[in-house]
Amino acid sequence: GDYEEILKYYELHETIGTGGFAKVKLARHLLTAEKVAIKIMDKAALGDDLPRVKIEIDAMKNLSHQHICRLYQVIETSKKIFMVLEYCPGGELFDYIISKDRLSEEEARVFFRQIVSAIAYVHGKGYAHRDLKPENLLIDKEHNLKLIDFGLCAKPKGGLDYHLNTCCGSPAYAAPELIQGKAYIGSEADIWSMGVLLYALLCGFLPFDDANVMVTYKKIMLGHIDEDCVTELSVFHKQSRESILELISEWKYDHMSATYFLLQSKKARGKHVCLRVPC
Ligand SMILES: COc1cccc(Nc2ncc(-c3ccc(C(=O)NCC(=O)Nc4ccccc4)cc3)c(OCC3CCNCC3)n2)c1
Repeated sequence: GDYEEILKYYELHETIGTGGFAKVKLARHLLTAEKVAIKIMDKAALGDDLPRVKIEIDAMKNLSHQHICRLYQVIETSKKIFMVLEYCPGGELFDYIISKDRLSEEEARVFFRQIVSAIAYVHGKGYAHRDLKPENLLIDKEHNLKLIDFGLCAKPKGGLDYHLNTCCGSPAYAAPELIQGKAYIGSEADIWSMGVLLYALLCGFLPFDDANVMVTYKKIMLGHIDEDCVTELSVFHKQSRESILELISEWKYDHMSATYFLLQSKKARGKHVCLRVPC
């Protein structure tokens, strides 16, 4: 069977994660008694994604960094691919943030430096991660972070275009150009995701999030628009917030743009956000 060879070297235990085409089992290396994580992929289920797995395995062989999960062994049988990987006893950063509500600035700084270090290394090697989120950052036995790329999630059932669906879990970390389905620079999208990650570390919740995916997209696209300034402009011009938002988002550098920018700088200086009508 397919498990014959892996069972020569490892004792398989419970499943610690599933992600569409891949499942991850906790295992123990027989010779050293060390715990490992074994990612098991079914070649048939992978279908035309199989080449992506080969690319990932080659990438893993090329990535050796203190904050990236180590690949130890690859076993390929007729039906399966097994990746023997470093096991992180601390679990996901996601669960850790939830358990602590939010992290202190000290702890967030240490973790964020490790994430930046891992991503700088990955970019330096010419790769982009493209699915940065706390579920893909694990905590090792020294309480340091290890980056993983669990991203082999199932292709969207709805047949939606990949970009629109950003099928891998929540789009909350996706950069505006990525959710617009534009051609994007992977490394630049990663930088955006790191910004969202830093926010999540420090606040314990996400900057752009909603139960409705399309509302999340809207929030990401509006990210930098200041709500108070929009309110003031909509009252002043006696127009709906939506129409003011449209006008501002066109960035025409007309009088509307100027008024918006000047309101924003008034607010930034702690002054009351109002226009020359009785406040
Ligand atoms: C509940 O979770 C718990 C609870 C308690 C302990 C653990 N420990 C624990 N350790 C290790 C793993 C693991 C390591 C590597 C890979 C991998 O896919 N490497 C490939 C890889 O990293 N490519 C790559 C990296 C960088 C750049 C490019 C490519 C996959 C899994 C794990 O998984 C569980 C999943 C569950 C779903 N979310 C994601 C993690 N879990 C996990």
